[in-house]
Amino acid sequence: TEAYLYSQSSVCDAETIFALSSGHGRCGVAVVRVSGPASSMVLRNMAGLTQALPPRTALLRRITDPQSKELLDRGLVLWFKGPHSFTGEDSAEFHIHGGPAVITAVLQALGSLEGVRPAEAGEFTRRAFHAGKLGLTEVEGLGDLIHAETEAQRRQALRQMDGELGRLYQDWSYRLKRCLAHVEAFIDFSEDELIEDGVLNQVDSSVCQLETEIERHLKDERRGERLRTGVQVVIAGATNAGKSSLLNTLCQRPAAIVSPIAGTTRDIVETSLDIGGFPVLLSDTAGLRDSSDSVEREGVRRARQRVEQADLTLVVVDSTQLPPDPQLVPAFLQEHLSTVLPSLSPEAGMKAASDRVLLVLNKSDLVPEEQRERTEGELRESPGLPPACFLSCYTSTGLEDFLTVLQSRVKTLCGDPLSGAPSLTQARHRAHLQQSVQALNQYHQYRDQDLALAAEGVRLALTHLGRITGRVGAEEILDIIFRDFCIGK
Ligand SMILES: Nc1nc2c(ncn2[C@@H]2O[C@H](COP(=O)(O)OP(=O)(O)OP(=O)(O)O)[C@@H](O)[C@H]2O)c(=O)[nH]1
Ligand SMILES: [K+]
Ligand SMILES: [Mg+2]
Repeated sequence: TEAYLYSQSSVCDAETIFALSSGHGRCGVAVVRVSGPASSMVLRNMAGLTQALPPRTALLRRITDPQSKELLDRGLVLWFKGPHSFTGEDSAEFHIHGGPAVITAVLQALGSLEGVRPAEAGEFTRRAFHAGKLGLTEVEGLGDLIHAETEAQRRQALRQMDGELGRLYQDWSYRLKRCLAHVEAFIDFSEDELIEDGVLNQVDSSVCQLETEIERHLKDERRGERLRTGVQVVIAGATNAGKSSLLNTLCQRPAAIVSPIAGTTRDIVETSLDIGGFPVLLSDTAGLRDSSDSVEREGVRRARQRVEQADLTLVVVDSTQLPPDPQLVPAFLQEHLSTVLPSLSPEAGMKAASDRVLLVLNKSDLVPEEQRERTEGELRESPGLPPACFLSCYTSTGLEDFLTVLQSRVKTLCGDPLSGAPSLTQARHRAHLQQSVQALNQYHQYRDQDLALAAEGVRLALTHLGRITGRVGAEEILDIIFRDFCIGK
């Protein structure tokens, strides 16, 4: 009964919807989707299909205008009898030629049919949700899959769309429901001594076990969310260190202006990158120095702010400025970090700094090879510092090694989307899970004083879990989710 409370109200939508489901612009084949009770009428009127159709079979048909009978295109037609369709309703697909005029003609013809109208963004998926074909986390996974730009994002989204995350939350809900039933039974029957004493102890241990599991899931350092939205990597450092050159080298195009004038970059320049299958949002920032120029000062303020929010900061250092004596380099770099970016200095938290920072010793082409090698040796032996890589943005020497270090760092920040339990991917889920854990605290708090209040805690925890999977109060969330969906999905 509790399954998809909203299903009943909207599933009997009498309207039939249609939309272009493939991308816009000229293409070989375009797919137009139709869903709703009039789908078979559409096929009769536009593809001349009168007999009972074999479902899920592609038929090559003349596609005609239902009124004038003019030939619009020749294409493949598919029929899906509900409930065995994506939306759960009777549905049809037209695979037509992808020219703009063909698409327009077919869409216009569809719109001229009675009871058939263009779909809104995400409306097909919304119907699938209402028909119980997908839970909310699966819908979100589907949305992520459509937006996935890198391999790792695709893997994570696919896992979620396949229902792994939904099943995890559902399992927790199921166990909480049993706890609740036991507590309620205890309240109702314990006075008549019709229930064993051990019941509440069992509930205690189940609740504790659940809390542990939910907390472990929450303690993921935001890896899944980061993979979903991209790792924030910021390039920072003194003026003229070669920050903009590094951005351009990494994105392989002249995205930021490079010049020998100190203070060239003021605004933040952003690009997105695919680093070994993981999404990175890379920002170049203004060189850090005191300036009398108010515009530059604002640039520096923004740079520092960006560093505070970053998952990872690439601190670029002009390696011609390093002390010629390699032994002095580690101390110099420590000092440098604490002056340019005090919040990232090892003193501010050794562990934090080495996890959140990579040092890029740029312009290595200007440093004699022998000096560079000895410096590298010194740096290997100073564990207090974040990892440091020599690099030349001019010659690309050292780029491969640097990319390897960067990639492994990004990978750690995102986690492996295929291993272990499915990741927490959205702040929305996190908020409800945290509230769930809080509600379970209420259970412990009142367990010995007022069982009714304790039970209320369990009920509240259940409600929060239900909001994640869409079993409770889905409507408002659906509006937010589908705002990001494209038409035709
Ligand atoms: N020799 C050499 N010069 C470099 C290298 N990378 C950058 N440069 C030069 O260093 C100067 C500064 O480079 P930018 O990339 O503008 O430096 P920036 O850190 O962005 O400077 P601001 O934006 O002003 O803070 C330019 O003249 C670059 O051509 C390098 O690897 N080797
Ligand atoms: K510059
Ligand atoms: Mg710059």
